[in-house]
Amino acid sequence: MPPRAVKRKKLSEPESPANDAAATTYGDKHAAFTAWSKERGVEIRNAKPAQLPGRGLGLVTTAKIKPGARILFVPEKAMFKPDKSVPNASPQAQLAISAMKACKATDSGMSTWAATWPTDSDFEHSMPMRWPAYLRDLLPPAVEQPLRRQEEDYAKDVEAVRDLLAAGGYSEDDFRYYWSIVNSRSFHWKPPKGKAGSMVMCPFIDYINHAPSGTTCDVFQRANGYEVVADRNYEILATYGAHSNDKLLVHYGFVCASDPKTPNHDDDIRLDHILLPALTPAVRTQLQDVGFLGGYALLPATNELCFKTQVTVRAMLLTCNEWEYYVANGEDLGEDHSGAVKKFVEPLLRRYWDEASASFDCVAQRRKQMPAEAGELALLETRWSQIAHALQKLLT
Ligand SMILES: C[S@@+](CC[C@H](N)C(=O)[O-])C[C@H]1O[C@@H](n2cnc3c(N)ncnc32)[C@H](O)[C@@H]1O
Repeated sequence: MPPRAVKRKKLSEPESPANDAAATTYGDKHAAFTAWSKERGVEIRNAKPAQLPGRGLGLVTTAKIKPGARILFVPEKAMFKPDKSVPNASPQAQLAISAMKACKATDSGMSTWAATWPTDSDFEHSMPMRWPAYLRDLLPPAVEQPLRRQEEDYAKDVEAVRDLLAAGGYSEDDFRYYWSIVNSRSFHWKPPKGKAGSMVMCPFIDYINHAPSGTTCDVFQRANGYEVVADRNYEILATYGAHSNDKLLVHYGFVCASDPKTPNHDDDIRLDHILLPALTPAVRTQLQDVGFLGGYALLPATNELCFKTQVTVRAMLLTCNEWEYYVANGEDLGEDHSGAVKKFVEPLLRRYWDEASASFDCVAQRRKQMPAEAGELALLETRWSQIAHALQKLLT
């Protein structure tokens, strides 16, 4: 039976420190923020925020937009920048502290913007770092490393700001909320003329949801601000980077759905936990020397093993000469060894497929039993299903 001791609230209950300030209705608060943004110089053309199933808020077009048309422009003067009052803290912690102070100060005007942000409860349900152990145990193995790094970064950030929080009467929960806001809605801004860059927040652009590289509109950093430009007629999406779904889950609390019509070239299915134990110590040393130890993946968009995996399995199978030729040229010397590579990885992939199918079944079962965790379990179900499908496709 899944543990039931921790009672968790449903998604989207309005209860964050920031959103308590929003006494307005849904439409009003977005209309108020749109007007607030325009007053600060943000240009908004034929776009508006909308509630989108499974994505929270997003930006949609209100008219046909021609390719090349400017949709948004956020000038530098409208950006929210850190006040750098904690010199030893990371850029993310500095921006989080500055946003927290500004949002808590009644006269800053930031509450109009903050009213449009997700709630702390949204983060509690979507971000694996906030999940209890019994849900984290269901995550794919590849999530472990980025999640651990994220937690280490957060722990360092809390330590760096601890005195400041105490002095200002802020709680660690307050800080964690704004740290999560900054984590999921900040940009890197590099001012022109060689001035130092910083992490900033950009009003209105932060409504835009992510989609894989090559499937979105373009975001340009201009000398005087950020510009969003259409490259076709569509719902407005930008890419947050060429991230795998494991990374998106850890850092943003969502995974991109699979769409056979537009394969996601950013995604990969990590294979380290099955491949590394199958390598001999000598091969591990050989790979370490050339920087090929770890980081193995199946690429679901092209249904192939990545180059690192090809190199690594060949290190187990080929002579030194043949292997070095493959590393240098990306093709086999003489005989094609792809069949032998496939034979080597097949039992490993089968074992991972068994694990993925069992995890999928377990998550699907729990989803029926644990309605309060429906959001988290739906994320896990999607990811395990993608892993199982990708493995199955390569195996058949
Ligand atoms: C910059 S915000 C975008 C606006 C956000 N949807 C909102 O409701 O305020 C980034 C967050 O949006 C959500 N998100 C972005 N792209 C998504 C996608 N393709 N699918 C599901 N959620 C997405 C994630 O929660 C992510 O952390």
